Amino acid sequence: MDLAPFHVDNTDNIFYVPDFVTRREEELLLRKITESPLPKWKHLANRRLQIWGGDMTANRLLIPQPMPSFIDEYPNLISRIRDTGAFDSSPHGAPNHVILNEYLAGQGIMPHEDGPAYYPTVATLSLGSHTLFHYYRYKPDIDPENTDGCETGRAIDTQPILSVLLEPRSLIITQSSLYDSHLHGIDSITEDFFAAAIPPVSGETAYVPPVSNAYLLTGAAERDAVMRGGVLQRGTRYSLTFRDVARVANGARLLRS
Ligand SMILES: O=C(O)CCC(=O)C(=O)O
Ligand SMILES: [Fe+2]
Repeated sequence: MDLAPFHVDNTDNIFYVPDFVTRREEELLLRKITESPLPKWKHLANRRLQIWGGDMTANRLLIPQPMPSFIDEYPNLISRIRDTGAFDSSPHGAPNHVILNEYLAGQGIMPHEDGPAYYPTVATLSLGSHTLFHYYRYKPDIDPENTDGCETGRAIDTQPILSVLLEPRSLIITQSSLYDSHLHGIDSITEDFFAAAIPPVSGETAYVPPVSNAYLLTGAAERDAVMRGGVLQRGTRYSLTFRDVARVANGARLLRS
């Protein structure tokens, strides 16, 4: 698959592929996900998630487990993502780990980095609802003499450097510097306002970031809202985040030890 037509302008390595899966495939995946037995879910304060492909030890070693059959078999998401070429240079040439996130309308994820356990590429499939996804940068160190700027304490610029609208069924691929030296997050809100539709706030104007992938959108409602100014109501969204964990435990050795 040639990713070039899906390159997001003014980024070094972000690709947005609308309609990566069909509506039928989306329905099948949503059915499989929502039929999952409750114990498979891990409950966090502001969303729940499932981890497929195995758990990771504290020292970033993947203890592999088989993927659910609907990931490995039809609709063959792993091989379809491998065919994009995004993982050609990764340790295993394909993703071996998936985190499935569920966000109800109004739920999001704080700006964060995915960390060094993974090869610096993530491919994210969105299902069920759109969302608005932001990339942030760290504030430049103002005082180079200041030595208490430990990794976790670094200040984040609250204004995103890039925002993309993720339509249901789309795949977004994030690589290089936006993966390994920036943060990403999703606001915990129920609706997204675009340009002309900003509700008047007395005395102040809400900041609405430009949507960098506007010209790649295919959904009529999404294109309309983003291009002309409008509002999109969020529904329940599932994100499947595909990554390649570099270090994988050798099963035979684990059994022996
Ligand atoms: O839901 C998303 O698109 C992002 C999820 C995410 O950043 C993560 O799982 O690390
Ligand atoms: Fe993340």
